[in-house]
Amino acid sequence: MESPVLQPPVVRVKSPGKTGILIVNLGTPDSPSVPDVRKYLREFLMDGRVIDIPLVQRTLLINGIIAPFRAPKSAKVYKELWTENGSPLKYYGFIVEKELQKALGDDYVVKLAMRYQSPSIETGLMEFQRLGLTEIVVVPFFPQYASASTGSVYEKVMDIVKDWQVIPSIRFINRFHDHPKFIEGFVQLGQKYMASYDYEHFIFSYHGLPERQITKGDVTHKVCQFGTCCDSYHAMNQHCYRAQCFDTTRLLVQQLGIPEGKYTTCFQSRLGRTPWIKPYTDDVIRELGAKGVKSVLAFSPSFVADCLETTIEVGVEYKELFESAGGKHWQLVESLNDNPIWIETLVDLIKTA
Ligand SMILES: C=CC1=C(C)c2cc3[nH]c(cc4nc(cc5[nH]c(cc1n2)c(C)c5CCC(=O)O)C(CCC(=O)O)=C4C)c(C)c3C=C
Ligand SMILES: [Fe+2]
Ligand SMILES: [Fe+2]
Repeated sequence: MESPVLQPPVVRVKSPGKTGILIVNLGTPDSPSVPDVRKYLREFLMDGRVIDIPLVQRTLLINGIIAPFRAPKSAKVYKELWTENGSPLKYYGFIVEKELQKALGDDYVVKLAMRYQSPSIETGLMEFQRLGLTEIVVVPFFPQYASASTGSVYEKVMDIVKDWQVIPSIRFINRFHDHPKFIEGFVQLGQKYMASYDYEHFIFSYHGLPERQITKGDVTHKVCQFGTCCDSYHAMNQHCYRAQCFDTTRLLVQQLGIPEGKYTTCFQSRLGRTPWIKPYTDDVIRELGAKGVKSVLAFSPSFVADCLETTIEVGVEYKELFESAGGKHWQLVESLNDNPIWIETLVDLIKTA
């Protein structure tokens, strides 16, 4: 008699109860006062994934330059950014937390956390532990993967759970720059401005990174050479932040119908004297002014909420630079903030994670 073919039993043991969703943005000071901004910058910039130099040099830099000189300068700019609701990054974070909870329903518990300052990642994870949740999805609010942003959130989460008796099942969202709803969100915002003004040029300005962080992240050690290596996005450079940014622009201009030559991808917010990824946004603005370009619509698609880097740097400082270079009309496209399409993007990312 032929023996029956034994099939392994299909058993999928799901944790009882709800799934914890930890949404994580970068963080912001508790207030725009110099001591709070100093405390924030200290925690942020002491992160070895953000300023990736040896600990002794990093400590000297923070104590010798950042804390005494940068903090008072930054505090002035944070005062400009601050609204009656506080820092927009945190304000929109809490609205998204509430809206996402509503959209996901009772099978999920959504918590907002900040990588630096408050509410902390630790507080969010401890709440999941208290509720006995053993299925967690971590969603860093960074469309393009970088070690300094997404990577740092992963490291912090792992560092916290590593000593727990029961380490929960954790899924991480790695990146989502090409998610159709994320792209559609910025397309809709852009179209709103394009419907009422005929812009001569479009800028896609992303947060910058030191070039060495891109080189270190190149797993092949040969793809990212800062030539044309980021022009296409493929399996070999999928974690290259710069390639992901160029790919974001490619998807946006395709859907917005912006022709070749009428747009530029560039990188802002550089700090220090080491080379950062190019082209630099301020150089691009000066060149546009010199060419006689009079109107620009500026997107900031490495951020999902308005913050210092969008509202002030792109919305105010780059506007002034453009005008001093001869430009007449500069318009920032606001971020996704609490836009329903951003909530839909998150639901989709979480349900397919
Ligand atoms: C070495 C320095 C920095 C790296 C690397 C870096 C990467 C990086 N940052 C963001 C997102 C944000 N950064 C923001 C502010 C900010 N960033 C740096 C430095 C680096 N960032 C500084 C010093 C500051 C503080 C502001 C200042 O003093 O100029 C913000 C805004 C926060 C807010 O409160 O509004 C965001 C958001 C990403 C995504 C990233 C890597 C890709
Ligand atoms: Fe930054
Ligand atoms: Fe690259």
